[in-house]
Amino acid sequence: MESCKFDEFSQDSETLITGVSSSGVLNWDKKDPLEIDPQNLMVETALNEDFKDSQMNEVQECTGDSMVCDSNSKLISSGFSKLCCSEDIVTFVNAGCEAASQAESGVEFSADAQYEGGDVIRTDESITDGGDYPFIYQSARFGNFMYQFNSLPPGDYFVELHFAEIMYTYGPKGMRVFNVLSDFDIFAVAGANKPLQLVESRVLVKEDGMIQIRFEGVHGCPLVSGICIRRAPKLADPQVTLENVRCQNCAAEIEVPLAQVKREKSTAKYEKKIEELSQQCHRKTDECYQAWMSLTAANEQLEKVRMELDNRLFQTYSLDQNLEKQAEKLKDISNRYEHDKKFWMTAVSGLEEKIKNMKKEHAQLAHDAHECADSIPELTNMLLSARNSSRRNIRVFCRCRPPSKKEQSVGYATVVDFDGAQDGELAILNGGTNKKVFKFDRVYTPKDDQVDVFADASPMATSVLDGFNVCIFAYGQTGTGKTFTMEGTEQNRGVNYRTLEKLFEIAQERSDTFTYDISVSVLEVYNEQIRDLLSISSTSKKLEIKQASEGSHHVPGIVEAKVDNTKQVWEVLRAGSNARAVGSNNVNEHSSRSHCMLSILVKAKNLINGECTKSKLWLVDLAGSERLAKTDVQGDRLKEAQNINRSLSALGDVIAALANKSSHIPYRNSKLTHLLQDSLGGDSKTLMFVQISPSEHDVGETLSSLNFASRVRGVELAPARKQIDTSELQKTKMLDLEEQLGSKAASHSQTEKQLLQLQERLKAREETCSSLQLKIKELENKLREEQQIDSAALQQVRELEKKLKEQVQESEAYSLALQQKIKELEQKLEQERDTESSLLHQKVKELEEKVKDQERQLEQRVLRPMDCAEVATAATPVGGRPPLKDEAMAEADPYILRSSNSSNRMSNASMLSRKSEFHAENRRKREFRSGETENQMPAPAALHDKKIRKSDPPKPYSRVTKTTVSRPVAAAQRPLGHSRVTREKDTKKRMWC
Ligand SMILES: Nc1ncnc2c1ncn2[C@@H]1O[C@H](COP(=O)(O)OP(=O)(O)OP(=O)(O)O)[C@@H](O)[C@H]1O
Repeated sequence: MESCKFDEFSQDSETLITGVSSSGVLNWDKKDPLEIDPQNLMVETALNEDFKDSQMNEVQECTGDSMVCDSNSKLISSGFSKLCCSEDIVTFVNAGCEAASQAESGVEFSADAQYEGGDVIRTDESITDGGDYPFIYQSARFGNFMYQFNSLPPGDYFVELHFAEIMYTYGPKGMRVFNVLSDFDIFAVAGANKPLQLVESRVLVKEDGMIQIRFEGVHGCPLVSGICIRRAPKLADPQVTLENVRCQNCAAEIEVPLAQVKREKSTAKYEKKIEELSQQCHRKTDECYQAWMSLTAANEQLEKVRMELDNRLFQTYSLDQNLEKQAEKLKDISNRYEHDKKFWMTAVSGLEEKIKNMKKEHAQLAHDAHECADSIPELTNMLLSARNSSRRNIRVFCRCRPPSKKEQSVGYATVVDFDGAQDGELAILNGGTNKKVFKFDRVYTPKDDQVDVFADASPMATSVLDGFNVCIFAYGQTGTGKTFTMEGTEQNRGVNYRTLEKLFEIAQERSDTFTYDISVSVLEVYNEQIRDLLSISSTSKKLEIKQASEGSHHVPGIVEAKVDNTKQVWEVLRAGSNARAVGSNNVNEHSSRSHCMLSILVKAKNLINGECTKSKLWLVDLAGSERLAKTDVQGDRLKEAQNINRSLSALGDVIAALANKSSHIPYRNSKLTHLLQDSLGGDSKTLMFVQISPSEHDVGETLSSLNFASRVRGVELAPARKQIDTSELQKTKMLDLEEQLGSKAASHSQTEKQLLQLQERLKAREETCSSLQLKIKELENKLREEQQIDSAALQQVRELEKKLKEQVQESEAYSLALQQKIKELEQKLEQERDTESSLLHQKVKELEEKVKDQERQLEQRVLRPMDCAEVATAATPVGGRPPLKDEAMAEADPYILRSSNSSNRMSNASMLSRKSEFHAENRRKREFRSGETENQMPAPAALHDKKIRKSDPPKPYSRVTKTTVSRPVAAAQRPLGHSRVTREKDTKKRMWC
């Protein structure tokens, strides 16, 4: 504890007292006594922490009464905020200045009270009251605590409290309120971090001389800088009108003031009304509680609906996303489809254009074909003319074999001159200079091989495939090489095999436009009998030549072996050759005496125009043509020779008839000519090989053969060789045209096929697209339905919200109206009470004085038992009035406080009792409902939590927050600020209280 002196003091200046002090004593001695104008009273204060530096901190204006101090008066300063000057005040001190205060205070300051969780009041000092004015001080911090002031003279006092600071913080340990003088809410009056001044709270000190000031629910660091207790001014004694009231116990009449009676009646009336209103309030509270519960349930339901809505929204969102993905896919597919469609449309249009062009070309080709077809008659005529000319044109090729070994060994001279062979001329030297020249279409020397021979014969194969009947035969003396030319050997194949080989070769080349069916028959004519060399039948059935309806000749029952390739041909030829040898001891002799005839039947079909042809090729190896005169033969040999000569003569006759253009051609004179009828003459082509021997020994036969051949050639040698070529050219041209047409037709059919495929693909794409469009529509419908369901749910929720809002508003309005009513009634009642109580108080005092006097008088008398009437009489003061009821009650209640602000005096004990019971009951209900103390209001976040907790019913008072009720969802999403909610709650609490 330190003391400081005032540096200066000047009443003229505004600053009356200056100095530096902290937890110390301020002395001033400038004036004695110091009269200070309260309007100018200023006190400088310094805080404890700043004392050492002697820094001036705050100057606070004093707004109290005037202050009178002597020169030795001390002013204590330690962060105190006010110096209050009044004639009734002794001093006013701050916390921590016990010594100085004690010295001047005569009031016993008890500190036996201890509140749970609070500080012990550090006032075990006993302060003697040195004057009329008690002086107390104390400082305290934290928790619940209580001041108790003892040894005060009974009477009315004003209590004045000053707080240097009210510190509090937000957060878990935050404090907001503490009670002073019962339920008074300091915080509500002062606000945060502001010095508090509680002035002129009236309090009644009774016989026990004690004032208790409770601080409850203090959280934080409030610093009580000073407490002033001073006597309250005496109230004027009002004029009292008395009225007799009968005692309910003893039926004695007691005189009581009329105002008091009226007041009691009025009080009773208002109490009843208050009771009713309280009950109504309770009912409304219960209703509100029920409404709150239903609101909570509705909130829960709302929450569920919201959750469901959220889920639905999430599902919708998921569906939306899926739909978007599907839509994107569909879009891609659609784009691709459009792209493909364009591509294919372009392709189709291109193809259509191509088809159009091709149709044009086709039409052109068809036109050309028609022209060709039209020209066919001309061509046919040309061919006919060519054929007509060919009827007279039988080609003759002459072939001379090499001299045999025998001839060479004997030394026969060669009689054949081949000097003109290149020109088809052949000369036979017939003794000396006699030389006979023959001219043929071709002359083959012994040096010419099979290939050379067939090179000239191969066009015949083409003619057969073109549909002409052809006959190739070899004529000549025995042993001149007929068989060699026609059959050949395995190593050196002859005309037969090579012609067939050529047939297949050409057929293969024409396979696109022609189909060929080739079959082979092998016959032998011996002694004017036909023998089927391919027949495997053992019985030799006699074969006859028949003429078919169309005019062609054939041998019924003959084997026609179908051949598809040269290998089969060779097998057939070998089979025929083998069969020819059967039954003959001398193969060579037999072959010389029979005609070996190979018949090849060709059935052709033109794939373009559908034309079918059936042609026949005869390859004939005739029997030897030697003259009978030369050989001296008899018997069968003679017969054989005669038959051979007859058949050869018949052949000569036919040729002669053909040469002479005879109307009758004697084909039927022999089997040979009969068989060859279709291919010899007429519209057929004939090629004759005349085989000769080079030897002088055979010169006669050679000349005979050559003469016969010359006759034949005389028929056949024609100048119209070019015409034959022309017809071939025309045919080739026509073939080319047909080939072109065929390829175009094939290309056309291919294009049409492609077009069909494209159309099918396009159709499939269109089907896919339409199915996808259907799917999109289905999904869109589904989404629309979902949205409709959601909107319906939302509408339901909104209606529910609206209903709840209306309910809450109604409840609030009704509660507010009730509260207003209660407040008005209470104010009215309090006003009346105040008026009456002051009067009564005065009267009671007077009565007490009188009672005392009477007691003193009575003590002097002899004591005797008194009945009730006497007591009443004795207690009656001068006017004979009995003691007032509220006096006794006031004495019974040591906690009666009076406040100058409210002028509230609780003189009626029953009233206080009922009120306290009412408050206690309310508190119990609140505690029961909320499970919390009134001062520990739930934080908004906690309130929000409670809203969604079913098992934790809300507090009836704190729940009436508009924000929570009217906007449950929004409140849940955006909790209010702590201070705002707290103040709202406080305001409402106060309203409810
Ligand atoms: N151009 C030739 N080159 C070589 N040898 C040949 C030629 N022509 C014939 N020969 C041979 O002469 C012989 C007689 O020939 P080949 O049998 O073919 O005569 P041919 O006229 O058929 O007799 P035949 O009337 O008796 O059947 C055979 O050995 C044959 O090989």
